[in-house]
Amino acid sequence: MVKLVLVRHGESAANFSNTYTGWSDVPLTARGAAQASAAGQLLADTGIAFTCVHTSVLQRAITTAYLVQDAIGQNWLPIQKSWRLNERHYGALRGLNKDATRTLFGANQVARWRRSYQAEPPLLNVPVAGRAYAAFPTTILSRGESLADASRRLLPYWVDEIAPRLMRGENQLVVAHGSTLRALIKWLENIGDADIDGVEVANAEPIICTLGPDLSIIAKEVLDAD
Ligand SMILES: O=C(O)[C@@H](CO)OP(=O)(O)O
Repeated sequence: MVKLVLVRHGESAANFSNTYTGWSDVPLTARGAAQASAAGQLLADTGIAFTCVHTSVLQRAITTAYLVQDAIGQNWLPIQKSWRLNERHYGALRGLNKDATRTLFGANQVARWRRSYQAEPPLLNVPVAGRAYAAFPTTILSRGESLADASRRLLPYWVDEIAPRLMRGENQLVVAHGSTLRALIKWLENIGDADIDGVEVANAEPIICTLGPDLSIIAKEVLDAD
């Protein structure tokens, strides 16, 4: 049966400093790179052969994808990068320390910003800029997103690029971010809006989903180095 493997990037510099990241393009820490390689080693032991790797346009996910591909001995595979797989855009929160925002705005507000489905962060005045996004009109780029917003721009990529390959029986590897993977899991497992706050995705722990012919999840296993 066909396999979909989801991997969140290893520890990033922003994870280390406990700051909101979103579309900030921060690198992996040395620990994060080691975690990515270790995740790849675990995945190598499963012997799953992929036909394509999907990742975002953010370096923490791209570097993780390269390290995983190396470790599984499949770095010849095509790798597709799309902003649709980017982390949820944290708007004006990005760069702020999460503990400091708890002190400023209260734990409940921070919990809503971080884990509710509908809550939008405070928005930036203008969308993100930079060469990675130059091909896209500013009207479709974010100034800040709820998880629901992130899901709406992620799912077209699932429908166009990932699901058709899985339907052909081709195993797919997706290396992305905490929130976009939570949104994808919500979609695949039909989790209600109110229940998504309980779903967490850890850094660099491959989630192996075995899918049925209609792409429903038949089995799910998390590979944890510890
Ligand atoms: O800062 C972020 O972009 C995300 C993921 O690292 O954090 P949180 O878990 O707070 O949504």
